[in-house]
Amino acid sequence: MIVLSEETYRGGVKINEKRKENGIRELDMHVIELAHDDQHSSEEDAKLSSSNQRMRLLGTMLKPPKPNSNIPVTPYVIGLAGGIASGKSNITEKLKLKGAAIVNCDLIAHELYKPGLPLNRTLAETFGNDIITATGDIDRKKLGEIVFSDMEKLKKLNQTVWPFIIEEAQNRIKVLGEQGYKVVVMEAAVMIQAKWFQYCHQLWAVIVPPKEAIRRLQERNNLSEEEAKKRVAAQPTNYEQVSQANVVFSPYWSYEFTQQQIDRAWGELQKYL
Ligand SMILES: CC(C)(COP(=O)(O)OP(=O)(O)OC[C@H]1O[C@@H](n2cnc3c(N)ncnc32)[C@H](O)[C@@H]1O)[C@@H](O)C(=O)NCCC(=O)NCCS
Ligand SMILES: Nc1ncnc2c1ncn2[C@@H]1O[C@H](COP(=O)(O)OP(=O)(O)OP(=O)(O)O)[C@@H](O)[C@H]1O
Repeated sequence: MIVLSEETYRGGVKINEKRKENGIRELDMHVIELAHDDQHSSEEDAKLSSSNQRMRLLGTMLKPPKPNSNIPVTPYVIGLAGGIASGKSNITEKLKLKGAAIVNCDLIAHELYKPGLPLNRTLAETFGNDIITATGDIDRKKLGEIVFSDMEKLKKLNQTVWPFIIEEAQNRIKVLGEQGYKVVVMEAAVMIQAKWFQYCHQLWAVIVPPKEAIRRLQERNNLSEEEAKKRVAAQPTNYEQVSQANVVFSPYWSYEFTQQQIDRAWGELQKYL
């Protein structure tokens, strides 16, 4: 006898077809109905499934935070990590509506690259004057092509730029605290690699399957599949992100479902403020 679920029934039929072809006796098939999940949402499977259980953990406290003596008690700093095109910006926008202040480390880097600032000169000396545009700005598209094609060059860029970014981020967090913000979200794609979570009270991570990140990146940045793959490969894996995080979001489904994850996380956060 072979025991099957409704979903594997067709596989059972195929097995019996092969057995018949090979002159072996067909197996009796016993089919078990799928247990129905009465509470499933429109995003989830109608059957009782481990995927549904995992989806319900999104936005919940997976790992309670430990006190962090590296930073002041206030403001409460949340590090928002997540790979390229995972949906961090959309999540920070939603957290802003909840009352959080945002420090965006991508934008800090862009500001530190402006003409006349020390990093502008240092990067031109390191990567060549070709990365400087007619207006004196850093041509980030060109620099991106260089560093995402050569891990050694990316490492060099990171070593040069990261100390400036984190110093500026911490200054901004301090000022926002003085302005009365209770919660500051520090959004940084490189949070895990740079270990900037040591400057946060909690780490929240945003993940989508790598294939989806590649698709979104091609669409949003008009990149070839090969270029998008290189950029996704330069990110920590989802496993690395999840194993470090206190809370995990996945903006893989509808914007409403992402909102539900944020509502849950924001609700639980109130206990720690
Ligand atoms: C490589 C650069 C020139 C590309 O500029 P561009 O304007 O095209 O992209 P932008 O800065 O908006 O970043 C977009 C995304 O690229 C990914 N990314 C950026 N820097 C890195 C990096 N060092 N390692 C891995 N991924 C990165 C992130 O997912 C980021 O959100 C620029 O990202 C850069 O200078 N990076 C080094 C500084 C850095 O680490 N910045 C990120 C701080 S969070
Ligand atoms: N819940 C969602 N459902 C569908 N698409 C989404 C969702 N959230 C974000 N996206 C799409 O994914 C793309 C990437 O989102 P976003 O720009 O917020 O990512 P990011 O993590 O901030 O990217 P980067 O690290 O490159 O700055 C966007 O083009 C957006 O349209």
